[in-house]
Amino acid sequence: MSEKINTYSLENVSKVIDDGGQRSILNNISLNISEGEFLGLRGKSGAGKSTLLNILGCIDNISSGKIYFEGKDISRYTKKEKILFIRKIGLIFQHFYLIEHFNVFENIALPLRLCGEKKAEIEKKVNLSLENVGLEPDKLRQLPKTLSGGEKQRVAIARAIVKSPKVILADEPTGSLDSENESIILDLLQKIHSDRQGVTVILVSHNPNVIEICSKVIELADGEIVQPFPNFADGGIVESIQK
Ligand SMILES: Nc1ncnc2c1ncn2[C@@H]1O[C@H](COP(=O)(O)OP(=O)(O)OP(=O)(O)O)[C@@H](O)[C@H]1O
Repeated sequence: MSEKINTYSLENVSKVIDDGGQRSILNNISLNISEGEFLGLRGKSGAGKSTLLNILGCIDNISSGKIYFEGKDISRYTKKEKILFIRKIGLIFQHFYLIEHFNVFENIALPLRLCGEKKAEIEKKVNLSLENVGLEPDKLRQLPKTLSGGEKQRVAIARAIVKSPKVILADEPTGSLDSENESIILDLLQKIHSDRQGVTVILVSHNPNVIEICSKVIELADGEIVQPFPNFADGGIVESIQK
């Protein structure tokens, strides 16, 4: 039987920044993230959650250690491999990061256009993504400034899933929303995870209500993984919360 390859495998990942002096913001992080996992990263403000998520998305780089994606060391990627990797990742942020002068259709279509997809294919996928996040087609020609916060985040999620990514990285996806929209977005993330077989979701939040939807949780404190519960899986690194 062939051994299952982890989506991510981190070995002693550290990040040091220079903000007037050398400061370690991630310290010897080692963990495995399996395909299809719904992983939460929690911890207080400044714990290093966003830094770790950005590293997983190749938005930020590491000072030392190794990161393997589907078994391959990402520091050894060729330019072409890096582009292919980026296509497998869908990003969702607290502040949506929609392009304000693009309408909803253009925002969702952007990742596909960057991949050089054909017009008819783009049209089909954008419509499907919009439907998947529960927005009506009449929203497609609207600019982001005419949408509510919850609708903006749904558009951002539609943009994140339009390429059928293998990994979704969500950084405080409900951090700018009221409790009603928070619950809509959390339901949506759960639905995306259960409908899309094999998709790995990694969600960062300091909010316990948000983290509750994850099936595994890692807590970070001062750039290190802390182990808040007595029973550990994965060599003592990853805490599994049985729901
Ligand atoms: N580029 C940078 N330059 C200077 N300091 C940075 C940089 N990136 C992160 N930091 C610092 O690293 C630490 C971890 O930041 P990070 O944003 O990862 O934490 P976090 O757990 O996501 O916090 P929050 O919940 O407030 O977003 C903080 O002290 C932050 O100020």
